[in-house]
Amino acid sequence: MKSSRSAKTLAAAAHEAAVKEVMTTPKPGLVDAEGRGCHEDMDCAMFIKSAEAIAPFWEIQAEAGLSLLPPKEALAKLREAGAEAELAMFRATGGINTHKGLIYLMSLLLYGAGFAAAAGGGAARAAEAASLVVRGSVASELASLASRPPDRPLSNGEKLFLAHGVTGIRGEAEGAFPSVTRHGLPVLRKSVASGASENDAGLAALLEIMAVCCDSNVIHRSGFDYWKNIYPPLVAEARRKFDPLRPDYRPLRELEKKFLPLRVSPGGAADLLSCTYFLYLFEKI
Ligand SMILES: CC(C)(COP(=O)(O)OP(=O)(O)OC[C@H]1O[C@@H](n2cnc3c(N)ncnc32)[C@H](O[C@H]2O[C@H](COP(=O)(O)OP(=O)(O)OP(=O)(O)O)[C@@H](O)[C@H]2O)[C@@H]1O)[C@@H](O)C(=O)NCCC(=O)NCCS
Ligand SMILES: Nc1ncnc2[nH]cnc12
Repeated sequence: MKSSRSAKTLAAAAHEAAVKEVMTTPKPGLVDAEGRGCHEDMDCAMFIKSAEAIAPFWEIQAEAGLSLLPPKEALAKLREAGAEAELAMFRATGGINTHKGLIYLMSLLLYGAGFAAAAGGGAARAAEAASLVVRGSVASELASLASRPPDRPLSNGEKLFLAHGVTGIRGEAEGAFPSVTRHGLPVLRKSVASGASENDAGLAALLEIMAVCCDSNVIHRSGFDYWKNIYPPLVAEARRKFDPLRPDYRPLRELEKKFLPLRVSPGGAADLLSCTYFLYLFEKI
């Protein structure tokens, strides 16, 4: 009997997760159904267009896992399809970076979900299998940064690693997505089970992720000291005040008002919310 967790169904779940993320509203500093947050160059329609442009590449990533390709052999295949997805994204957005981080994260998670579907297991198994693809390669990739030739400029995340040892998206993936499996996903599951709407459960999950993830977008936009000392108590206050079961969005709107002057955008947390939605859908397939 054909597994209901086929490459097609996994790819469809990845696309649905990316759309759910951008539609979750109101997200502080981020693009959503109401507005642009701290982004002058992106809006909801662009994110939807970008998600549709990268969707055709999800199936190949899932297939690599479903075929139980060993992690290190899978890396080259995932990288190739990921690079093509990135090109498709930039074509669709006119060169704006909407989902570069998500392409990396979701490619790994789709491999992991395919592997878990074939070998047996749920969200935790999928995240663990995903992390094995990049385990070890992150350290060597970051170690080579200091000797990077001048014609290949460092990215925001790479600069932050050299300056502060921040591992950002790479550390999250290599660590088996702890902000998702230990924080975002349990909050999403519990909130929905208690009767919250999926949108409001997603907002609660986002705040939980913002409180724990090492978001290189926040750091490169507002500075390491702000991210270390000012950002955490602001997020904690919104987390304390926002109840997905009795949704009053004022704490989220007040947080966005504090973010706007500094262009603070938790884009990394937004990507991890997409990953949270994906694993939530994966468990229900
Ligand atoms: C591994 C790569 C994806 C790393 O790429 P790169 O080094 O170029 O990027 P970084 O600067 O390291 O940031 C990566 C993006 O990842 C998101 N992110 C940040 N922190 C985290 C975290 N802790 N956990 C998860 N994800 C995180 C974030 O991406 C989102 O935000 C971007 C949009 O926001 P914006 O502020 O507009 O971003 P910019 O355009 O950079 O800023 P402005 O100029 O506008 O101010 C968007 O990308 C969202 O997705 C970070 O930006 C990559 O190098 C890689 O290896 N790719 C290979 C191809 C591939 O994907 N292969 C498949 C898997 S092997
Ligand atoms: N909704 C969003 N707004 C801004 N940056 C993002 N990166 C991923 N999702 C995003």
